[in-house]
Amino acid sequence: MPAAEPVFLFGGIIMGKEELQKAVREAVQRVREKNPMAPSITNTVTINLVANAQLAVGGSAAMVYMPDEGEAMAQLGGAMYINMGTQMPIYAETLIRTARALREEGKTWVVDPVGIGVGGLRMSVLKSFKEFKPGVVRGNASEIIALANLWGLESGVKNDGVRGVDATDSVDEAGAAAVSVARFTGGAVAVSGVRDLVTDGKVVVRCDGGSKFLPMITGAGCSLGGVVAVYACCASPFIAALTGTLVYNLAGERAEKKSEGPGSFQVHFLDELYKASAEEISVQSFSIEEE
Ligand SMILES: Nc1ncnc2c1ncn2[C@@H]1O[C@H](COP(=O)(O)OP(=O)(O)OP(=O)(O)O)[C@@H](O)[C@H]1O
Ligand SMILES: Cc1ncsc1CCO
Ligand SMILES: [Mg+2]
Repeated sequence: MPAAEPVFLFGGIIMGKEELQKAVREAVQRVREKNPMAPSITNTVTINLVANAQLAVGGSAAMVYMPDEGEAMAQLGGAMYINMGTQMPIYAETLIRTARALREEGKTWVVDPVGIGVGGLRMSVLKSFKEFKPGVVRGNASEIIALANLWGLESGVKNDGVRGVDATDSVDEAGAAAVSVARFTGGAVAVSGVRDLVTDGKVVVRCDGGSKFLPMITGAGCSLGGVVAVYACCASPFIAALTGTLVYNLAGERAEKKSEGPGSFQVHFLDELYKASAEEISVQSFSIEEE
């Protein structure tokens, strides 16, 4: 007998894989219909790829740096993206004021805690984000573990030392941290790697695909965060995190087949983000595990 399809409670409704796929299709379609704006405060290394990926999936981008502009965008945008990659003195004010405004507006926001562990400003800002509860935390395994540790949540791993921007832990090692962060925020966590993990703290979804070239272009993870923010304009944090992860895995697989290396891959990858249909994204490989 085939194993029964896992079902779980999502927002009070019992959902199985087919319902999740339907929600993913709707998120993709709504974004392409509405062209929602997901503003960003993001790092200076990968800002262009973030904006281009947001546009490729059907969203609209606006990048700001100043405190009053962050607050204005918190009001104007559907959902917002904060990426911690390159810190500057003004961010001490911009990031906190923006996160507070997002919380007050009841807007979903996505944070990528890039480079957690490096520097006093980054650490103090990330620590205060605990109060403002981001709807989605997106990062690589090491960043998710370090954030859970910084916020004093159960992670099962001690890794609060200084690290760079690349992961040194596996996605599996970050599973407990991801679940405890999602339970704390009441939102979702997406951990990227060879096999991605997306959780709302109740269920864990594992997503396959992608490309060996994705970790060879800087900003694959950063731009995924921006794309998740675009979907969060039209879907719940969990569906947005899942939809972004699925489209990245699909576009990565397809782009690799046409590429000779990371340079041509990046060009094909943006094309494949643009070309992927709602149906194709929803049937990209994923499996559901109950927590
Ligand atoms: N070895 C791999 N094989 C297939 N896909 C991968 C691999 N590593 C990462 N990915 C995919 O690449 C994307 C970005 O994940 P990654 O873990 O590289 O982010 P990151 O380290 O935060 O990147 P960056 O900080 O450079 O933006 C995700 O969609 C993930 O699924
Ligand atoms: C390389 C790098 N340094 C700071 S942010 C960033 C982009 C990848 O996270
Ligand atoms: Mg990253």
